[in-house]
Amino acid sequence: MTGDLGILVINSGSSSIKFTLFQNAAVKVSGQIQGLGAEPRITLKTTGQDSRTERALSADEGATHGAALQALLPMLESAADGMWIDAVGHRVVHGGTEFSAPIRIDDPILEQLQKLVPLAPLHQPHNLAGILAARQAFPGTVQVACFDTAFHRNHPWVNDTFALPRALYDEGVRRYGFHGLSYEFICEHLRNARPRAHAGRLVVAHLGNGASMCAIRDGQSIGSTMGFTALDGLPMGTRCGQVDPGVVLYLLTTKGMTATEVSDLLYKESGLKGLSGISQDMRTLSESSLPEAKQAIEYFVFRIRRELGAMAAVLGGLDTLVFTGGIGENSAQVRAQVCADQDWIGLAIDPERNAATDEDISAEGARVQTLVIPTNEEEMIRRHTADLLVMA
Ligand SMILES: Nc1ncnc2c1ncn2[C@@H]1O[C@H](COP(=O)(O)OP(=O)(O)O)[C@@H](O)[C@H]1O
Ligand SMILES: CC(=O)OP(=O)(O)O
Ligand SMILES: [Mg+2]
Repeated sequence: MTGDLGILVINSGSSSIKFTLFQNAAVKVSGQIQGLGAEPRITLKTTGQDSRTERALSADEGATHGAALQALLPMLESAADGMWIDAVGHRVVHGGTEFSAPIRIDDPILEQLQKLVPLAPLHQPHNLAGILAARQAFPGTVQVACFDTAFHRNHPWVNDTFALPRALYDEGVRRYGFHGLSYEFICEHLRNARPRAHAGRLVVAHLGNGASMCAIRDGQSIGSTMGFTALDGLPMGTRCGQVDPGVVLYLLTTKGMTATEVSDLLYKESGLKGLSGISQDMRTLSESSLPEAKQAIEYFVFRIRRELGAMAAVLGGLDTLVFTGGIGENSAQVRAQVCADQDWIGLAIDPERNAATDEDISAEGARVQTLVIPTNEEEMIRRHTADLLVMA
């Protein structure tokens, strides 16, 4: 029943908008608008056709997410000739304490989501801009929000809190965790394809431009490296990952930086970009021979290894490690560095399987199974949106 639906999924990020049009649960049209704010460009592909359509946007068309979506519409309409849209499903990064499941969007909900903008400044404004643009483009069509935080809402209290005065917890200063749609997709894949891995002690490393890791048991989040915001944990393309909060105080007081300057530094100028001084892009860093590029990758790998050990301790051991996200799926080099000399926990990968990016890259006889599974946040949003439509 959920198959007979036309669903447009919009994943609206800081500098890009990814979109997928599903008909009867199959991808029919997909693409992205990249380079928003710089050199905006739409790429669109229709399933079954070899060619892709590409178009550069003018500065005006690419000035905002809303304008870019308006520019996409005619292209989408001509590619989707004869197709239909019952609902638009959106990725919304922060759902706060309020939203622990996908929800149909109306004005009061939009208002509540707006209040969470300071908790996800790199994502939430763009997620909401995508919703507003879709409402304008498809008036009367059901809009659904699917949250990155929802997967973690039932994680244990010790992982939900900081050691701050309790009143702050009560007002929502908690460890939310993100990338939940990706973790959920991986769990569903494992439940169907590898039920033993799904039931065991599992760590998923979602390594993309944003990066986090999640300890999972029976499809439930036990703990995530990300916290109140999507800044904590692993270093990312431009985000710092874990830092001593004393550093923030130093920047504010001794250096006299404003809150906006500190925010920009932590969200936009740190991570791989800040450490290397070269690029936020792992591919560029991997191809560089400069020592700063090497060190940035070294630090990225070091933090992943530390978190892996910590998560194994929390889970009481490790049965399965999954790599996913742009870096996890594509960088054999990072996977090899993370998995080097991990005999202590029974983790070892096969160099040839790793180089070939097999789904199972474990070495023969390794006690821990190491997998590479492409994530699919858009498909997860489609499933949630379809479920909500059918329940309505
Ligand atoms: N072949 C590759 N080798 C190394 N890194 C790669 C490769 N392909 C993609 N990446 C990296 O993946 C990251 C983007 O991940 P992705 O999950 O697509 O990001 P986003 O969070 O924006 O969806 C970039 O750092 C990019 O360099
Ligand atoms: C939450 C987050 O970091 O998302 P992304 O990977 O899209 O930046
Ligand atoms: Mg991502």
